[in-house]
Amino acid sequence: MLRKDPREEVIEAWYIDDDSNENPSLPYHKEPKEVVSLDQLAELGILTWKLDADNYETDEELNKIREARGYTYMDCICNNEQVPNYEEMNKRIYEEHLHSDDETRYCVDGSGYLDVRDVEDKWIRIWLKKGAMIVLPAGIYHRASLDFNSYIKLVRLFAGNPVWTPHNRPNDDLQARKEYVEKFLIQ
Ligand SMILES: CSCCC(=O)C(=O)O
Ligand SMILES: [Fe+2]
Repeated sequence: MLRKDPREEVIEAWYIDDDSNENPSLPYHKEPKEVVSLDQLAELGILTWKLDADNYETDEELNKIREARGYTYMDCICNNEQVPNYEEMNKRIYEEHLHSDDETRYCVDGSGYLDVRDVEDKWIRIWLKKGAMIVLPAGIYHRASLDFNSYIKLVRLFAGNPVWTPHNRPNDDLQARKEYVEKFLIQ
């Protein structure tokens, strides 16, 4: 039997049922389920790892990735009901947007959703659990939400001085968007 890819223990992805999306914390599987593989995510330019979240501050594997990708900046943020502006912030991150740079997040505790658009502009829900690290390429439309657990602790990584600016959809004239479309969406 083929060994399961360890990343699949902490990252699952599926097509969501667009019509029933009132509560962003629900999984909204299609009926029947439509699973999306890590290879399909890679085709959209999305990179994934499973890392040792209990030791992220000293983890050699993470250090190697940071070095290879030039991630000089790293911080850690929490999202749960205790954070100030909880409602407002969660509303904002669920608005469809893109960035001019890669968005790299590493879930070191809790869990949550990142939704991305596929080549046909359909939503894929990516469920990140403890140990999941992900890179969304610059220019991909996406949004984020907490799951039923209402708690996530994320490490953010960035090459150089961080720019977190979200450009809400539509923003198709942005250079990063044009480059993304050319590289990953035009077959
Ligand atoms: C998984 S948290 C990412 C939320 C987001 O898209 C952002 O902060 O830009
Ligand atoms: Fe984002």
